[in-house]
Order: sequence, then structure tokens, then C-alpha cells
Amino acid sequence: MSELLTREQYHAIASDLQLPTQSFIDGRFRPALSGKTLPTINPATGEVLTNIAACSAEDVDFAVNKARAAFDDGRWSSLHPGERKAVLLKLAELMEQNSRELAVLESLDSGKPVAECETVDVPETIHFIRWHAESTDKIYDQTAPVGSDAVAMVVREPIGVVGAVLPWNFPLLMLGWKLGPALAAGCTVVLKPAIQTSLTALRVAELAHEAGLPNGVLNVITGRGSEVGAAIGRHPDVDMVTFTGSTETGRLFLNYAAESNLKEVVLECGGKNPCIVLDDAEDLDAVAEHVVAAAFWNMGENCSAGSRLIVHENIKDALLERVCAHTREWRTGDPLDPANKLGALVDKGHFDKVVSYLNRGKEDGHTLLLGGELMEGNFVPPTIFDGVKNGDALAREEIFGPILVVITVASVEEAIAVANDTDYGLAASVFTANAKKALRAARAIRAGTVTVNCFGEGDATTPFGGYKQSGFGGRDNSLHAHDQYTQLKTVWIDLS
Ligand SMILES: NC(=O)C1=CN([C@@H]2O[C@H](COP(=O)(O)OP(=O)(O)OC[C@H]3O[C@@H](n4cnc5c(N)ncnc54)[C@H](O)[C@@H]3O)[C@@H](O)[C@H]2O)C=CC1
Ligand code: BAL
Repeated sequence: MSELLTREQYHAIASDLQLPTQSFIDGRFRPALSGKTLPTINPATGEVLTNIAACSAEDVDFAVNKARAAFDDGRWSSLHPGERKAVLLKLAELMEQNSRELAVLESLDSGKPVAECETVDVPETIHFIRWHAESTDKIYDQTAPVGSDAVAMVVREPIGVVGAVLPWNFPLLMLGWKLGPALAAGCTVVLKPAIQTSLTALRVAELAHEAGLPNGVLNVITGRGSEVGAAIGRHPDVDMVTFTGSTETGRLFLNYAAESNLKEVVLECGGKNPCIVLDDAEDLDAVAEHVVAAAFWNMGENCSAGSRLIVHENIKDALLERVCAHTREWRTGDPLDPANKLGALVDKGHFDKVVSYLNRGKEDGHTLLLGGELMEGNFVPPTIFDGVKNGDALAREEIFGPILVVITVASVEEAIAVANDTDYGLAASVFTANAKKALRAARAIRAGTVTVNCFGEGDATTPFGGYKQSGFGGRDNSLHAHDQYTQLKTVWIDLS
């Protein structure tokens, strides 16, 4: 990673950026067939950054036909795995060469702090693409144990045309999570970024073309979810949809699939994730750092944010003192200032939603420990409410902003019961010095990822996805991600 720059230097880079404006279909940029455009706004300033193509079902049809043709003629799926790997590694290399530009573009378009984009989003996206590229020529098919009179091969084949529908909170990273395994498996892709954050996906499509990805293999199509997303979900020639976003929109994709071609659907949806701190947790200062990162990283715009702190009454005061102290170090402001750890919320609509929860917290009589004040623009500083019960709105609903609620418990059993008392089941953290308690809690908590004595989401090697209403149909990351993008065929050969 190169050194971080100064605020002035980031602003200078931002003002010189060439912003992509058109969709990328079949190897080149194209306007929407209707010619319509939509503004994309800088969340930090409210200014129009540029206008992007406002595509519709017609454009989706065009892109899917190109992706279908590219899949069916085998220009990508029939390549030797080593050749696919070489193209994907080249893409990773080009992204690395352009990493600063990608980081600034991501920050400008999404409001994320540029330091995070430079140190996490861009390098991690490259790492995920590289990791899956490397897997291309290392995954073996199987033979079944059917005796000596037959050979039964279990062959993994690419599923076909993938519709990838992305959220705005990690535009590049989610692209990496989906594209890496989909392209490694030999699929072709029609990718729809969130309307707020389309720019980096368009730039990656251009870089992928430069890396040698054949035309039609990766198509990035911009526009409204209700038009472009729905048209992808309903298209009869899309073989599967991989989606990350809200549970509410995720549900729609199940309807779209049922109403069209029964395409496979994988959903990675919301969370209201518990962060449990038991009274034997060691090094409360380190615990507090994890709690703060879990709650406020990426402005809390994170499906796996630890937004419910469930703390044992015996250590509550000592922990909260440290949590507040660390939170005060998380400065909020200009995303292009590398000293800021929180940038802008993604848009005014989302800001209003988060503010409504701030107001709700106050109206419901919770104790405001920190934050709660508003700044000019779409900025909300980290806020902590104590005295929250798990039945309260702030503890049940996904706020997706920098608001942490504190729930006090008197035992490990109560902590686990509270942790599980939610519609969601994406992630959880447990802090304790007792290994038995940690493992018992990890098993008892109904969530796809449980971290012990740390906050995190695993890495490229570990599956990521949710239990209950946090997920459906498969996992991102690790070799298990390849299951989303492949299907199994049995080839039975009679030897008798
Ligand atoms: N789990 C996660 O990672 C995310 C959760 N959220 C949650 O969702 C809330 C609302 O945010 P949104 O931007 O509205 O998320 P969303 O779930 O509606 O958006 C995710 C993707 O779905 C597309 N989409 C939207 N409406 C669609 C439709 N009718 N048919 C097909 N595709 C559609 C969007 O354009 C975007 O690409 C947030 O406040 C947050 O609580 C939002 C983004 C990511
Ligand atoms: N935390 C990565 C997945 C997501 O927030 O959508």
C-alpha cells in the first residue's frame, strides 16, 4: 500500500478524475437506449458529480443477450482454467496500478473515508479477485463410489449468466466478492451497481476489458433498482442472481424468480448483530476498540455492524467509559480528509432515516451517552444510547448508521437469549476469557459468522452469509462461493 496523501492532494486528484457516465455492455461504453440519464450526487457536498445512464428493462435485455451469447459460445467458459486465471490476475494487476484513482472515486461517490478506501476497500477487492483467480485451476471435479462396473463423474459446470445486484455500502468490495468467483467459474455477468455508487464498477469493467476479458463477459448496467434490478430478476435468460442489500429488496428477488424462470437466488441481506461482552472479558480497553470498530466502521453502513452491545452488568461501567473514550477518537467529516474515520452517509434519504432513529432514541427515553448532534450535510457522528431493551425499535430494526445501542444483561444465558432474539442472523461477536463459554456461545448464537474476542467478517478463505432473514441460498467468499456460480452434473459411464 502506498502512503496516504493529504486532504489537499486527495481533493486535487478528485477534481482531475475522468468520471465514467455510460453503461459498459459487450466491451464498450454505451448510453441508455432511451438516452435518459440520472444525476449521481457527491454525498459529502450534495453536488452533482456527473450524470449516469438511466437504463431500463430494454437495456437489461440487450445486456443479457450479449452475456448469453458470450456464455453460449464458450469464449470464456470453455477457456482453459489457466487462461481465465491469467486474465483475472491481469485485472487485479491493473486495479493495483489504478488503486489510488479507484480509492478516490469510491470515496467521492459513496461518502466513505478515503483512508478506508485506500487501506481496505481497494486492496481487499483486489485480493478477493486474485484469490478466486488463483482457485481457477485448483478446484477438482469428483468421481462417485459406484463400483467397478461404472464410472460416475460429478462435474462442476458454470451456471451461466449471472445477475449481480450490488449495494452502495461497499461498492467495490461487494463487486469483488461476486465477480471473483463468478468469473473464475466461467460465468458471464450482468452487474447492477447501486444507483448511488455506480462509478467504480464502471471503471473496473473498463479495466477488465483492458485485461483481456472477452466482450460480453462482464456487463455493468446502471439505473434504478425498480427498473434495472427488477428486469434482471425477471429476465428468463439470467440463470442466477446474487444479491447484497436489504432484506426487503432481497425478498423481491424470490418473487421475480418464481414469476420467471426459477433462476437460482442467493441473498446476503441485513443484520442487527450482537456484540456480547461477558464479565470475565480481559483487557477492556482492547475490547472497547473492537466494540467501536464493530459499531462505527463504515459509518455503521455495514450489514455485519455490531449495532447491539450486550454487556454484563458487572463490567458495564468500566467498558462504557472506554467505549466512549475510543469513540471520541473517531472523527467525522470530509471523506477526502484521511484524518476522518467517518465520512458522509450515502444520500439524503438514508441520512433522514438515520436521523429518524436518533430522534426515536431520544423520544423513547434512552440515555444518550455520546453523539446525537447533527452536522451540516449528510454527516452523523457516532452516537451511543444506553438503557435500551431488546424489544425497543432501536434494538430491533436495522438502522445502518452510526448508532450503537447498549443492552445490559446479568448472565451468559441471558446474553445469548437476547442475541438470538432478532429476525436477523448475520454476525455476532463474543468477548470472554473463558474458552468454554466462548465456544458454547459461538455454537448457540444463530448467525453465519461468530467472532471471539475480536470483531471481523473473516477473510477470503471463510464463507460469509446469514442465518434467518439475513441470508438465503448460499455463501459469499471461500471456495463455498463457487457453489453459487456452478451446478453439478452427473456423467455415468457404463463399464459392464
Ligand atoms: N445488507 C446490506 O449490505 C445492505 C443493507 N441495506 C439496508 O437497506 C436499506 C435501504 O437501502 P437501499 O439502498 O434501498 O437498499 P436496497 O436493498 O433496496 O438496494 C440494494 C440493491 O437492490 C437494488 N434494488 C432496489 N430496489 C429494487 C427492486 N425493486 N428490484 C430489484 N432491485 C432493486 C438497488 O438498486 C441496489 O442495487 C438501508 O437503510 C439498509 O438498512 C442497504 C444496502 C446494503
Ligand atoms: N460487510 C460486507 C457486506 C455488507 O455490508 O453488505
